[in-house]
Amino acid sequence: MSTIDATLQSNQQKAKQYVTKVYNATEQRNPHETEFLQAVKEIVGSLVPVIARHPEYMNSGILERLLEPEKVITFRVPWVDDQGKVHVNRGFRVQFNSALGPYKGGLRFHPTVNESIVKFLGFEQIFKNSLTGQQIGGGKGGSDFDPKGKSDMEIMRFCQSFMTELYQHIGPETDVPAGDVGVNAREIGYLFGQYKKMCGAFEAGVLTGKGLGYGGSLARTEATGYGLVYFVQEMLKDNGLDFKGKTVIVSGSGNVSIYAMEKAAEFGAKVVACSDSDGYIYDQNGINLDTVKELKETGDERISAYTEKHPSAEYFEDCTQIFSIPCDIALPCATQNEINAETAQTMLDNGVKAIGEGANMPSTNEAQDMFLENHILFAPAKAANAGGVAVSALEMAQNSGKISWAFEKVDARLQEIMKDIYQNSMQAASDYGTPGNLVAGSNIAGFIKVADAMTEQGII
Ligand SMILES: NC(=O)C1=CN([C@@H]2O[C@H](COP(=O)(O)OP(=O)(O)OC[C@H]3O[C@@H](n4cnc5c(N)ncnc54)[C@H](O)[C@@H]3O)[C@@H](O)[C@H]2O)C=CC1
Ligand SMILES: O=C(O)CCC(=O)C(=O)O
Repeated sequence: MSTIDATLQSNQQKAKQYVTKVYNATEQRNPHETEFLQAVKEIVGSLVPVIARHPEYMNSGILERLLEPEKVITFRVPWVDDQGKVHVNRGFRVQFNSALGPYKGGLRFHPTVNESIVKFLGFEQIFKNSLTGQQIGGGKGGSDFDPKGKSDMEIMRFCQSFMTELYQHIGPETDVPAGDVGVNAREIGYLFGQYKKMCGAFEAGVLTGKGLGYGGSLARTEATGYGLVYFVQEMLKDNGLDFKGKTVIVSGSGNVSIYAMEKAAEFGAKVVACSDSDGYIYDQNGINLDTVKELKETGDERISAYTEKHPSAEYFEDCTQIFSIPCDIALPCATQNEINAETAQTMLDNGVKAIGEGANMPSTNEAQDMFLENHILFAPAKAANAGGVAVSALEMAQNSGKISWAFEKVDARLQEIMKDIYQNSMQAASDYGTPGNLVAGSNIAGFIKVADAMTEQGII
């Protein structure tokens, strides 16, 4: 073995030991944070070749610092329902990393929200935001409040109570929340109104995903779903394929799913199934998106109601089974860990060709490994769903210039950003010895920018 080879091997071993040591310490420190540990394991596992080539990251404790949020805020959110009954929920904001800019990331209102969920989302957000090429750090927040079945006034009172505490921790140059599951334009409106009241100032750039009349950006609503399809289109094109004539399945029926279905259909695909947390619908004629929008965007209805308008469609209880339908392209856009090893095996047996993750961490690490081992085209969440936050950053730019861009301008920028993320992730994968592996490539490309900025800013 040459001296160079021996040095490389020794660096690789040291890097592996370092990553394992840091992961074990994280596990010990956060033993019950299953989702956070899952996200950490996936990311740090792919950083070994980077650390081996850049031992300076090890020496300056980059990973140790990156894995500990800069600040975690937990607070009580009391509110009164329409019957006068008092409820108390828990609010969170994890300000994970500000090396690249103000903390940026959505708020999730869902009964499953806890510190582990918010930390996994905030951690992933650091790398995703870095990949967009914009000046945004990583953060995430939310509450275990369940908006399902609540009246408009209850939602408003909850949002006001939530912001009454949160306002002092955020700001256009500090931390800029947006929507996520259970938080869409209506909730952002109530949150913004309360922020304005608490601060006594109209600071449009404090939240993104706002209504168009008071500082929102055209195309933000569509951005995550459209961006996902733009990214997958790049991946397909690189492999001599495209959406045209393909059978597509999209889980969920919320913001991301709806606009992923819209763009996939526009690109000539036939989307045959979507779901909500109760069950899924299968329409062999292709999902009628106007009906889904009517049920989910305008109304507050269950996806099962789709079959009332389209009797030829079928409804099945158990949303997890949506991926048992054979398809060419699967776009999981509902929630974390919706695809486990068993589901992945079914998809492989059914001949799936490509997967694009619209939701955050929809595949377990085991499922992800199975897709990679079987050479399925796989677009991981932090790259493929970055279009939403990218357009949020464009919304911040418009707010700071007090201008509004045309839909076409934002959409064109979104397409460029998604192409760049694809190219940069492919390049990083190839530079670090895993050509074609977008999981490793996006982790590495996202990491290097953050690690370099942290290094230049000193040990803080
Ligand atoms: N809204 C955004 O801009 C972004 C969202 N994401 C991620 O995309 C995913 C979906 O978010 P949104 O569409 O914004 O939320 P949303 O609140 O608009 O919709 C969520 C949808 O998923 C359904 N759902 C929940 N649990 C489910 C389950 N177990 N199986 C099937 N359906 C289920 C709900 O019924 C609802 O239709 C989340 O993982 C979120 O973190 C990622 C990037 C940006
Ligand atoms: O637009 C944003 O700031 C948040 C988007 C988000 O939460 C996500 O990318 O998961």
